[in-house]
Amino acid sequence: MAMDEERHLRIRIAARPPESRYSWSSGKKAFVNAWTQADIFLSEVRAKAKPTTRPDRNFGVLYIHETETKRKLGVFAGFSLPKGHRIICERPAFSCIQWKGKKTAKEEWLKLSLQQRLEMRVWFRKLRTLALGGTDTFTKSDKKQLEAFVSDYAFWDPQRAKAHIYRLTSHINHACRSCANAELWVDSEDPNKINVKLVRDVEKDGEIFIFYNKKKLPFGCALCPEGRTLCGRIRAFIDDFGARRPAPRADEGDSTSDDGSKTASRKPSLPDSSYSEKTLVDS
Ligand SMILES: C[S@@+](CC[C@H](N)C(=O)[O-])C[C@H]1O[C@@H](n2cnc3c(N)ncnc32)[C@H](O)[C@@H]1O
Repeated sequence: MAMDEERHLRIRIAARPPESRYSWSSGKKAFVNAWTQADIFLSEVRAKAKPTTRPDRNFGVLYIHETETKRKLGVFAGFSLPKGHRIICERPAFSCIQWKGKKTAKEEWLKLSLQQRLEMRVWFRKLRTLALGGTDTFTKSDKKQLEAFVSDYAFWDPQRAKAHIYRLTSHINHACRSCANAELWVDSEDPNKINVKLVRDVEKDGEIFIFYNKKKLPFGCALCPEGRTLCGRIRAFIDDFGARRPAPRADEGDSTSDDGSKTASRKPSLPDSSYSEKTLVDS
């Protein structure tokens, strides 16, 4: 059985995710346009370049898209997929050491070819403003930005020696252990190659979630109130409390009871609850 052959090693997200200073204020449309233009340019560059060794990551089945929530981008299923399906198998797009005493993100970034740096900027929104050029144009603030990006998007290898950024896996958002619909592992023989498998059925256009397995996260589960941080639970309680108070408005989904009186339909307390219904199909 594949499961027996492959030793499951838990991967910890290397990340304490600080919010980026950079926000993509011009919206989804601008993002999509920038993406398209850059992809056209990159496909021309790629056509001239040698083939890379990276196996592909299943962009035929998954896609990266706006979640329309605080989570920003996420990974979605392009088709209905069954539990047990391996959805990703990919090698790192970028690797570096990121310990308190030793951080090699800048060195590794400057070792990349111009084409690779360009690709990274296209794939990862948080790198869009990072300097492309050599050492002379790579400022202290670029270094800080790159290191913050690594903290936010990288996964440790099992020995915790290096932090790895994966083009697709690094875009997957967090849900608590019981809500996550996918899990990660690496093969002991090929520890840099990351695999992601579904642990629940996922509907077409459902978002993929993994459990980040990290003690201190500044956000909670995307799908349930139990997995939220204390702060998130307080906010959810206030939202819920607020949702009960306003007088019902006739044009806002009010329902009329048998005696003709109006009752406000209760707003969901979680802003993202539509995702939980859409993505988590009970297996
Ligand atoms: C590894 S990245 C995931 C991709 C990211 N959403 C993006 O837009 O590129 C981790 C970041 O996603 C966001 N994130 C992930 N899971 C989240 C959750 N359950 N709730 C809120 N934000 C989340 C946080 O900002 C976190 O720093």
